[in-house]
Amino acid sequence: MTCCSHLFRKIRSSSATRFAGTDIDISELHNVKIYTYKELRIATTGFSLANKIGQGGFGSVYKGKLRDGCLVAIKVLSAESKQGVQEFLTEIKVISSIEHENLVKLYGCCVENNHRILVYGYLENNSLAQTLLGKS
Ligand SMILES: Nc1ncnc2c1ncn2[C@@H]1O[C@H](COP(=O)(O)OP(=O)(O)OP(=O)(O)O)[C@@H](O)[C@H]1O
Repeated sequence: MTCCSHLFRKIRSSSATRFAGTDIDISELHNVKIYTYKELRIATTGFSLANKIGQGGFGSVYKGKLRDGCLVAIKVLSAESKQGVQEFLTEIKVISSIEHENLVKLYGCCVENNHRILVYGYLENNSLAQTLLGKS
C-alpha cells in the first residue's frame, strides 16, 4: 500500500482549480493524487475488457498497473450517473479523510473533460476471506 505513496504528487493546500468547466476548491483534498486520463488509460491497456474486474453502482472497475508498478482498482463513473463534479469531489474528500486498516485506500482521482475516475489500492480476490478467516 505504501509503494506508491512517495511518488504521489500531493495537492497543495489552499489552491483552486478548474475541472470540467467548473471552478473547484481543492484545498480540502489531502493525500489524493490527481491522475491524468492518459496515465489511467495506459495503466489499464485502454480500459480493456481483459482488465475489467467488476461492475458496481458507480460504474465499471478495472485492474490497472501504474508506471511505478503499483496495482490499483480503477473505478470509472458511468456516463449514466447523475453525479456531478462537485458531488464526486465531495465523495473524494470524505473517503480520503478516513484511514482504517479495513478500508481500501483511495489513491486519487481523475476529473478530465467528462471523465470521472477513482483510483483505489487493488485488493486480491481472497483478501476478504483472509481478513475474516485470518491469514494462513
Ligand atoms: N479495490 C478493489 N480491488 C479489487 N477489486 C475491486 C476493488 N474495488 C472494487 N473491486 C471489484 O469491482 C466490483 C465492483 O465494485 P464497486 O465498489 O464498484 O461496487 P460494489 O461494492 O460491488 O457495489 P456498490 O457500487 O453498490 O457499492 C467489486 O465487486 C470487486 O469485484
